[in-house]
Amino acid sequence: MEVGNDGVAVLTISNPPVNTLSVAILDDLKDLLTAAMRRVDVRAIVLIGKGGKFSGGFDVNVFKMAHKIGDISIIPDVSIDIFVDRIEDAEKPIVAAIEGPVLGGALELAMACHARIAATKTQLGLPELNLGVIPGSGGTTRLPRLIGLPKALEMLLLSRSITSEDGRKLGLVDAVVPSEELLQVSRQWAVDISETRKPWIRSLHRTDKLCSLDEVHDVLENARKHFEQTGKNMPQYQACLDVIEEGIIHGGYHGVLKESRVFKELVLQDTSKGLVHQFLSQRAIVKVPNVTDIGLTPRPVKKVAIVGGGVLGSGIATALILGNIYVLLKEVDPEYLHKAIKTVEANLQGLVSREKLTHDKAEKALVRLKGVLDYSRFKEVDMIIEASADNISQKQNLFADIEKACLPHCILASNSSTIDLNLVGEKTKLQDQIVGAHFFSPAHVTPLLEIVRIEKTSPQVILDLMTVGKTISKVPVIVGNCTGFAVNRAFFPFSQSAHLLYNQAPDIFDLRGVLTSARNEYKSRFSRRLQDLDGYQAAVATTKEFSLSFPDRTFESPLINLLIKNGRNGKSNGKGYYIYKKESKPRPDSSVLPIIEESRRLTNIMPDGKPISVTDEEIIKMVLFPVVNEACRILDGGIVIRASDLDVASVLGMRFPSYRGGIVFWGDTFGADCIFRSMQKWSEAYGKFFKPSRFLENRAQRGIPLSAPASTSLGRL
Ligand SMILES: C[C@H](O)CC(=O)SCCNC(=O)CCNC(=O)[C@H](O)C(C)(C)COP(=O)(O)OP(=O)(O)OC[C@H]1O[C@@H](n2cnc3c(N)ncnc32)[C@H](O)[C@@H]1OP(=O)(O)O
Repeated sequence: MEVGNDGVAVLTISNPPVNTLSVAILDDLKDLLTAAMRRVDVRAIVLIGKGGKFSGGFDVNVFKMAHKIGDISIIPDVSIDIFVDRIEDAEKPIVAAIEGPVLGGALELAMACHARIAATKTQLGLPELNLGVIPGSGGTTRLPRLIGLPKALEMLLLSRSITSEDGRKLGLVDAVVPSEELLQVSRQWAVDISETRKPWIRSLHRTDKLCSLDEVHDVLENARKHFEQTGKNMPQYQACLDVIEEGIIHGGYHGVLKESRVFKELVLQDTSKGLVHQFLSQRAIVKVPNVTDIGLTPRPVKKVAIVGGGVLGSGIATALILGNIYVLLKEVDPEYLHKAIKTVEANLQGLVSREKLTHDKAEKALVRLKGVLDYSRFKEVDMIIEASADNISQKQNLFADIEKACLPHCILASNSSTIDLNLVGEKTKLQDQIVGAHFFSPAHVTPLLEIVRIEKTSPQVILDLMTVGKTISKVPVIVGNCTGFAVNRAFFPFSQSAHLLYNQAPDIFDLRGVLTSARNEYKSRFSRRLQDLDGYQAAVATTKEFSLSFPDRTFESPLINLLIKNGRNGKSNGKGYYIYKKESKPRPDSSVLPIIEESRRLTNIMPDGKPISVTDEEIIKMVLFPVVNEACRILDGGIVIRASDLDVASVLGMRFPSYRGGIVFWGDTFGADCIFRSMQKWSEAYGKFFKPSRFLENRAQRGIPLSAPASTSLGRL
């Protein structure tokens, strides 16, 4: 705290890197506010954050700690004690001078002040619902009072931030000023309030922006209905709406009291545990030993060549040009090239029509794309991404060719999704330049980028690719080299066990119902619909790779080949498990049943020739515990640096629900012992596919979580 000659005490929040409101910071804030109120030479107060950042909100690590010890009391109770009693109801005016991130508890702190002065481009938001909780310090009550209910709902329920400029228009901030004037204008504003030249506003007492109670009711009901679907399994959405209603119907103070109570209840729920784990894991993932901690600087990657303009290649090209990177898209003939460029255009158009991109930005991005038919311009590029079909010899020859066409500094990346990268680069000289850049379809939308490192890949190349990933809004996860890498490998048993069940479950429609709800619950991309979308050829190719590498645990169902033989190629020809017709929803196709029967006859795996008896819950476990089992092998082999990296990868690459924390985190909610015993039981009843891995068995025997680090799991990376 510094007190100036103008009688303004400036309290600076300093807790790098983003000035989070830790327990210590909040204790200090309380003490300093009390001191400032007592001092006769202080007539007004300004709150500011050090280094151009007001604050990223409450310290999420405290949530993590509360989850670990199961004790909510470690989360400071500041909503009334500090935000109402010491700030809003203070006897001296308090102005928030805000800049940079002003998120969660930080925006709540600012809203409790009597005015908010913001620097340009300040980021204002209440993203608590993303963490499975609701704002806990007045956010649900003050925000609707400051900007009106509809806009407040948008910010709260969609965790959508706004800029200071929008905040000014909406009434969330009182003035927007250049950064260098922020402190001075805020001081003056505080003095002006103390001398009644500016209004002294307690936002909790305002009602002028609130609509009529009938309108409030309608707006909240609509939101409730909407989030019954989209917010399933996430109690924070309905809870947030209930608390907002309390604050409007029964008054601000009641709202704040209820909010604080509900916030605490939500913190200890599984949803919050999963989402907080994801938040922290996504931040940890960018720390790569021997890459990000050895003083390297990323080299600029301005132009990239992509070899292969299929769905993936075109998606990667779209992502790159949107990230301001120039692209040479190479195809084998004019017809394929034309098709590839049209796919990029369609990708951009899709983003425009979903209002994710402006028309202007789409046009500008397209200027950065150039189609080519040979390697003559490959000397211009800093990186090449090979995105051809998963065929080993084709990829080997391609790598040998492109190596000759580019400059020595050029990064040679392969988008191989299953094939061992050592094999891909076998005929290539620049071994340290070889790296895997595994994007997930649709590559311009799916946020994960697996960076596959072979033994010789240089740390510089890893860092460069990580930086490219960040530039194009991907989350890069570093993985070791093996068939399927981390994500596809972990999830390949999902479709395998689904096929095992198709071949021995009593009623395919019941089973499909359960698997559909499992898909909705666990949103795995290996759903039957998605197999339809990717086309069965891809499924056949990847199963072949997996069966070669992991013959002990591959179940080769004849079903896919039978489907292809019967003229069902998935969405590409309008017929798979589902029927696809233009402009109507895909619908299940009962004429697929005889084909499934034929498959059952061929596999003949029903014990004693009778369908097996499994409950719905067991079906879900039977498709997902094998995934956890494979995740254990990945951890055992050191394919990922941390167990939490696999959690992030499963959520961002496979759409495993983030509120379940990720595949390993989810496994730990059952415990190693429970999963081990189930797998052992099924392996005895249904065969070696379910055999528990060594790692799982070991964790079960020792009673330690799957996610606990082990010295053995750091070997390969
Ligand atoms: C009661 C209240 O209502 C409850 C709350 O306030 S809950 C908290 C609400 N706040 C949030 O959700 C904001 C979360 N943070 C963010 O969105 C972003 O970190 C940010 C916009 C602030 C900064 O983004 P960016 O500059 O890209 O940096 P980023 O890598 O994300 O974070 C930098 C570091 O700050 C940490 N951090 C950021 N916000 C944090 C928070 N609220 N708590 C703890 N750590 C946080 C990150 O973990 C990371 O740590 P590291 O250096 O050890 O890896």
